Amino acid sequence: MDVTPERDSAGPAGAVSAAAITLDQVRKQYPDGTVAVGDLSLEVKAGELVVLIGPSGCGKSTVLRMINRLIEPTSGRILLGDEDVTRTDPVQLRRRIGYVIQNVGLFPHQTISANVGTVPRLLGWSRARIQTRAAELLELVGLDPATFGPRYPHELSGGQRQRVGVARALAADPVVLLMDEPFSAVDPIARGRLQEEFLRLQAEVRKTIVLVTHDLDEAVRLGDRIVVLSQGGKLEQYASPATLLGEPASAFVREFVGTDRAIRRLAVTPITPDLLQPLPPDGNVPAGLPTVPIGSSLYDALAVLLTTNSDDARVTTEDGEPVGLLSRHRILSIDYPADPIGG
Ligand SMILES: Nc1ncnc2c1ncn2[C@@H]1O[C@H](COP(=O)(O)OP(=O)(O)OP(=O)(O)O)[C@@H](O)[C@H]1O
Repeated sequence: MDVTPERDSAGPAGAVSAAAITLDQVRKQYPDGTVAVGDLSLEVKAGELVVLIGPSGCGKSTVLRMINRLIEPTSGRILLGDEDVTRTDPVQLRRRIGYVIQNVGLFPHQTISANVGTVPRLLGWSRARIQTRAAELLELVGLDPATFGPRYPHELSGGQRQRVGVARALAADPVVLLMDEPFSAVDPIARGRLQEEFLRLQAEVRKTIVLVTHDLDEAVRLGDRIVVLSQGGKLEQYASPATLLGEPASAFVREFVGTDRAIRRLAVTPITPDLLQPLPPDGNVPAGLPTVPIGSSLYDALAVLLTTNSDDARVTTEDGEPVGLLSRHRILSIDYPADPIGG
């Protein structure tokens, strides 16, 4: 296999690899003339989590499904590392690309362990190796293998099934993970928890992930970078969450990210030392101030100030050493770079 592997021996499941994805002028046009994706070029780095977002019908799922060849592009090239996927056997390809969809699609008459072991079984792994791997993966997604392994899908909650879907997609150590609205079928509370766990999991396995969502909060929370598409799979912007919210590249993006983007922006801006006032020289910090660690977001700091009805918070290092004071006024008067679209 000719991909650019990135090894991370710290991964819990042994060798972990990830491959970069390159879309080069990729187009999908249907016989009726509909252009689902028009000449799209973008690169996803190995180990990066990129989120595709845009209005309904703009071609997000089509992009994802062209990467694993469930849909054939009309023209253009898609590379995995330096391997052209359009010249790779689709079945072989899909065994190396994990795919997670909204309702998971677990096999109802197979146990959870057997479901997780689907691809390893197709790859001809031994029974013992499959069992060990399934247990390891269930552990990784926060499900006790002894409890959940022998159960059937209908004996799990929606959120638990979703985790099994992720475990199954990771089972054969794929180089890429494609996720199409993976968390949208679960309720908002379970969803927040799944997103958090998913970030922790990604920090461990460092896969190259392309995730489709229609939820901007989810995109901002999960994405290293976000791709905004408009109708016809047109690339409107490809940027980090902070840049997308702070410097929308077009009127379309500006409208898409909405008027509450200042609040969203606080959520992706960390507290930095330049925002702090020094502590009183005698070290006497007024009693009763709320505390926030320096790595927190300004959104978290503002939330703490509002819930404790305080004007200032004590900012500390991760070890609890005070480093300065952050005022509510300072957070609300942050001077973001001029908005290029005006307003
Ligand atoms: N067989 C087909 N013939 C013509 N047009 C098609 C065909 N299949 C899909 N399309 C069109 O391709 C476009 C892209 O569809 P796609 O499913 O990728 O959108 P999406 O952004 O994932 O949408 P959603 O957010 O609603 O899931 C849509 O406008 C759809 O109507």
